[in-house]
Amino acid sequence: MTASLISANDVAGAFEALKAARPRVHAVVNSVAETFAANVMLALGITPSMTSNPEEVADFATGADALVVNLGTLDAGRREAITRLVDSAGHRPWVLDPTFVDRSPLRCDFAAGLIGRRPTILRANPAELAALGRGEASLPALAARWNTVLTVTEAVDQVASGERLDRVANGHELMSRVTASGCALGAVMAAFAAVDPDPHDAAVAALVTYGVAGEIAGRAAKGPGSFQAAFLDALYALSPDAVASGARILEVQD
Ligand SMILES: Nc1ncnc2c1ncn2[C@@H]1O[C@H](COP(=O)(O)OP(=O)(O)O)[C@@H](O)[C@H]1O
Ligand SMILES: Cc1ncsc1CCOP(=O)(O)O
Ligand SMILES: [Mg+2]
Repeated sequence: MTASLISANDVAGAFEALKAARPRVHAVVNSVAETFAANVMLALGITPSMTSNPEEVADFATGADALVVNLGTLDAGRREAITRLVDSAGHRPWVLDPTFVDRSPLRCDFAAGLIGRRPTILRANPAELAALGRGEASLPALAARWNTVLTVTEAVDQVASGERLDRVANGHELMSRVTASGCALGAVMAAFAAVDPDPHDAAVAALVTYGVAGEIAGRAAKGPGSFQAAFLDALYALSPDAVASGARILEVQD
């Protein structure tokens, strides 16, 4: 395993590229997260589309730069929409968020099938990863098995792919007290993957950007309600300098 190949300045560069490109992201996400994820994207200058109509998602994919699928409220329509969206991904990066696979074997099996379709980035929390990993706890081993950029989020986030393993310490504990923080992060990762040809770097840049905004919001907030508003404001006002100076990418030992 090598040390981090991405610097705070690289992350700020990716952030500038994101702001300049204003990518389009089509997201089939759970019904809880749709509004928050769209607002997070808009705050960053990303153009969101959120329809989950199976008959339309292929056309929306064609007009998008990146895609995200989230299993949080996996009704029959979303299941079909997700399948068709992934069928239509082509060269576009796509992010899989296997929300709550730890709660439902049916959902876990569906997610396993999607992992077989090789998501560009797989973002999960530790409980979801444990369910998907079926006993394998090593992040690099799972990233290699699934041939993806594997991201696990909690207080300190981890990104594994190939020979690389990065840890990102940015973030604020109030992020875990606002629903859909993880789902919206998946959409931000997709947007970074649209502008950065290296999906590992894109995942790290998304985590740093999101986490730095979370820290700024956390300093202003009184609790989850004001945090949500302050977080959108912080994403909107974020500068490349703030990203570069706030980045906390930890060195990983071999
Ligand atoms: N205790 C914490 N301290 C700092 N950041 C956190 C904490 N918990 C979650 N986050 C951040 O919140 C974001 C969403 O992650 P997480 O809450 O793990 O996802 P999910 O909602 O899918 O469980 C990530 O950017 C993560 O770094
Ligand atoms: C509460 C809830 N129930 C189904 S999806 C969902 C949102 C989960 O969002 P996140 O994984 O980002 O916390
Ligand atoms: Mg989640």
